[in-house]
Amino acid sequence: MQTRPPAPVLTIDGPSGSGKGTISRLVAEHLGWRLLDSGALYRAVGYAAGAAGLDLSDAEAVTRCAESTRIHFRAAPNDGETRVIVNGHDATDELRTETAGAAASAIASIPSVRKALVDLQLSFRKAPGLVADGRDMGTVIFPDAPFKVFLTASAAERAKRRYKQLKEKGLSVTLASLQSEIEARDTRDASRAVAPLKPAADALLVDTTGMGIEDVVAKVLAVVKP
Ligand SMILES: Nc1ncnc2c1ncn2[C@@H]1O[C@H](COP(=O)(O)OP(=O)(O)OP(=O)(O)O)[C@@H](O)[C@H]1O
Ligand SMILES: Nc1ccn([C@H]2C[C@H](O)[C@@H](COP(=O)(O)O)O2)c(=O)n1
Repeated sequence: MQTRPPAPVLTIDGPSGSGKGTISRLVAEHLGWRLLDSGALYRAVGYAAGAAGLDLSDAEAVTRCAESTRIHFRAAPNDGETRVIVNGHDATDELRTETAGAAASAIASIPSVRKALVDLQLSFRKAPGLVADGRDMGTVIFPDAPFKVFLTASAAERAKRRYKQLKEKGLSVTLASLQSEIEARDTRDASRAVAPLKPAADALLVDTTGMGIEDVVAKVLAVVKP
């Protein structure tokens, strides 16, 4: 019996604030493909672990939490931000903070937590295709992906973007603290032993510093449809 080829995957990896989430969503919309925001999974586990009062360095407890946390994505009306439902609670706004990002980064360095999330990430790979956003999409989760991109931008540029993003949500943040939080998270994500943040050898590197969103989208789309 002829087996169907696996659905195509475009992986978009990169550090915090490089624009992965925004670019992935716009490219997935353009292609009509599914979208995996793998960072949201780690943020959801970090959030659930915090809500349960767990010590985020307690690998066993946090792994059990990763195995039992129920995470659902729900399209928002009028094309708004996809809602992330964690154990039945819409946690979307809490998950977008740098505090949630730091918690996610902390638990993401635990190998058994990463293992607990692999099957869920692989399950997103369905026809007609998948755009997968994260840190290790092109290196670990979808190494056979035919299309791979690694987005970067200077830490200052990424802090500026995150500052504008969070201010628009009405959060009180300072540019200086955001930049140091982003740099600390980058260091942890890139220096951990398991699935470190790094471009896949066959990924197209795109430095988005000074590039508009539309230009980045066009460059990434050209990888899939030259
Ligand atoms: N090329 C760009 N120029 C200016 N702003 C951008 C660009 N790309 C993304 N942004 C904006 O920067 C902010 C952060 O982008 P986004 O959340 O997509 O980054 P990210 O890499 O997914 O971050 P994280 O990994 O922390 O979730 C958003 O408000 C987004 O609209
Ligand atoms: N594939 C992934 C995605 C995310 N993480 C960790 C490391 C990040 O700092 C944190 C939050 O991710 P974001 O929402 O900012 O993309 O989660 C990871 O280790 N692997």
